[in-house]
Amino acid sequence: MAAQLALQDVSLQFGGIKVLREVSFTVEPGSIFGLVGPNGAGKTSLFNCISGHYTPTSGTVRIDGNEVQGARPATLARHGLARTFQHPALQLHATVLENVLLGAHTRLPGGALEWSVRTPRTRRAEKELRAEALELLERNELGWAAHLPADELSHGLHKGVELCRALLMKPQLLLLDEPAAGLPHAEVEHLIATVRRLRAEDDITVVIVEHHMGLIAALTDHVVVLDNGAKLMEGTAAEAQSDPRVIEAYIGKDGADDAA
Ligand SMILES: Nc1ncnc2c1ncn2[C@@H]1O[C@H](COP(=O)(O)OP(=O)(O)OP(=O)(O)O)[C@@H](O)[C@H]1O
Repeated sequence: MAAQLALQDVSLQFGGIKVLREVSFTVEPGSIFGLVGPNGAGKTSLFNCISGHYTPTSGTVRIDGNEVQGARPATLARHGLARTFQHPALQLHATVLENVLLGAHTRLPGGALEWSVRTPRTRRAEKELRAEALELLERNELGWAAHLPADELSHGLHKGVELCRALLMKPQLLLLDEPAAGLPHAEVEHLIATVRRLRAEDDITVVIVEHHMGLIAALTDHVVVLDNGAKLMEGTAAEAQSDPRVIEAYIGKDGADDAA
């Protein structure tokens, strides 16, 4: 079986700045995989290369064995990829349900014309997707907020709405960018349970960028540590936490931040 996700020598450069340097790793189907490293290491840039928001300068990205580097996010959705962002980009004046339904655009049958005249097929699809979106909100304890404008919800709940939007795409591979950032402890525990359920019940492979090492240790089977755009090491979260190279990368960065 092909790896769910395989990166080979992925590099990214903006002008003269090397943001990623020949990063390679594979993510096995059904695993929960962590991508960690100090601020500015290149984690979000790497996510952007996988999700089609950036095109790598060189190297290959494969999903389920198919080369996809440079493909657009909508094409990648058809390969089973969905993602969340460090800062959820919701339509704040639309309702929570409408925001979740935005995740369904890749699953809609027919073209623009068929939707503009609202055929029986599009009406049926719309009804089914609304029901699915409401069920996802219920499962994520957000059913009560479905008809509220998104701007009435807290930052933590925005992250939950964004997760539901990604799940409505029915992904096999889900990228979560700092899902715990800004969440209080109780919500982090809830997030850990949610991600475990995604794997156990929905068979979704999850890749997480996160600074919260408690979450990484609790959830992941395997981590890659990035530093200065390059892979520093890979192994279990426990191996990463005790690796002198990783400790030095974090302390060096914190020391520089403290001095700034
Ligand atoms: N579009 C861009 N143009 C120029 N430089 C960029 C661009 N995107 C990212 N970078 C640079 O790439 C480097 C890595 O940034 P990135 O956000 O990927 O790091 P990160 O590991 O996700 O950091 P953090 O943990 O703080 O979110 C930074 O130096 C950043 O300034």
